[in-house]
Amino acid sequence: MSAAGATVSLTAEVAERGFAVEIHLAAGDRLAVLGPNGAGKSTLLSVLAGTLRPDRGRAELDGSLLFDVAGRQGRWRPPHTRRVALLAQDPLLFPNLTVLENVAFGPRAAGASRTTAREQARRWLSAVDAAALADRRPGQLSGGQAQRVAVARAVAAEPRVLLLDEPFAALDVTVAPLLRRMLRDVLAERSALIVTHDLLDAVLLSNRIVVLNEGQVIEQGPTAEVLRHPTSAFTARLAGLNLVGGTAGDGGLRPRQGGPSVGGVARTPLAPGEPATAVFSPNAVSVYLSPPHGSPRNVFAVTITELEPRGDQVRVRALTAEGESLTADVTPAAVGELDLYPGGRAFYTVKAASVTLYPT
Ligand SMILES: Nc1ncnc2c1ncn2[C@@H]1O[C@H](COP(=O)(O)OP(=O)(O)OP(=O)(O)O)[C@@H](O)[C@H]1O
Repeated sequence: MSAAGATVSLTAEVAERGFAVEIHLAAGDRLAVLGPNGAGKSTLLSVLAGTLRPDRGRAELDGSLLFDVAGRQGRWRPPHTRRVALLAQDPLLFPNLTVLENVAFGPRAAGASRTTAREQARRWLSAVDAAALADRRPGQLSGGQAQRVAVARAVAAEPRVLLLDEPFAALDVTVAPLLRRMLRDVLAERSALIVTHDLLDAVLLSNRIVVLNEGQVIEQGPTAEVLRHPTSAFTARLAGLNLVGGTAGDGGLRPRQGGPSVGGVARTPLAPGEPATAVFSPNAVSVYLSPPHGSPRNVFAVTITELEPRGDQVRVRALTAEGESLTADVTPAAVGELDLYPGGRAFYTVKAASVTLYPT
C-alpha cells in the first residue's frame, strides 16, 4: 500500500496563458507550488493531470512518457492512464455512491475485484480517520469529512503522484490543522505537487518549493532554504520578512517611499538605478528608544502599531514616517524593559550584513 515516490520531469508551454515552465521532482519530493493569483499554478497541475494539453512540451513519470507534444502532433496519455490523482478544493465525490463505494472506485477501475477494492477502501478510510463514515452518502458529510474522504479516494487509486490544489482553502480554520496532519502522514514518501497560498502548508507538507509568477518559475529550491533566503518579493512577504522596495544605489537601496538609503548585501550584481528590494528578517532587527550613535547599522525611526505574541517572542509591528511597514521580533522581557506599546516611538536597527538586496 505504501508507495515510494516517483520522479517527474516536465516542460510545458501554453501560449494563450503565457505559461512556460520546467520542473523536476526527485523520488518522494513534495513540491509546494506558490505564486500570486493567475501565476499558472493550476495550469501546471492541469497539464500534469492531463486535463489541459500544452502547445508544446514533454513530461515523464518514472521515466515513462506522459506526453511529448508540439502543436497537434505528438503523444498524449489520457488522464485516467497517468497514475496521477488530482485533489481539488471541491472534493467532487460521486453523490449517488456511498463513501466506501467512492473510495473503492479507483481500485475497481484499475481492475481490482469488488472484495479487494472494498478492503483497500476501508484501509484508506481508516488511515484518514473516516472509517465510521463508510456507509454515508456525500450529502451527509461536513466539508472536512468530505475532504478526508476525497483524500482517501485519491490515494486508494495508488497514484504515483498526488496533485493537491489548495486542499484546505474551502475549509473551516478549525478543521484544517487536523487535515494537514493527516495529509502529512499520507504524503510521507509519496511524490506530490501542492498548490497553496498558505505558508504553513508549504512548511509542513513540502520539502521543496517552486514559485511561479506570470507563467514562469521565478524561484525554486529546498523549502527551508527558499523561505530563509527568498529571492523574490512574493516569497519574502509570504515568509513574513521585512521588505523595502526602491532602486539600487551606491552600496545600498534608495527606498521608493523616501527616507535614508538602506545598506545591504546584493545576492546578484545590481546596476545603479535598477529596481531592487531590500529584505531582512524580523529577527535581525534590534529595537532602541533613542537612535544608536556611531553605528554602521541601518536605522529606521518608527511608530509602533501592534504587538503580537508569537511563541516565546513578540512581533512588534511598526510604520516608518514614510509609511513603510516593518516588523521586529523581540523577547517579552525586552517589550517590558523598553516599555513598547502601540503608538510609541522607537528605532529599528539592522546590520547591513543582515540585509539582502535583490533585483525586482
Ligand atoms: N480556462 C482558461 N482559459 C484561458 N485562460 C485561462 C484559463 N484558466 C486560467 N487562465 C489564465 O491562465 C493564467 C494562469 O492561471 P492559473 O489558473 O493557472 O493561475 P493560478 O496560479 O492557479 O491562480 P489562482 O491562485 O488565482 O488560482 C491566468 O492568466 C489565467 O487568466
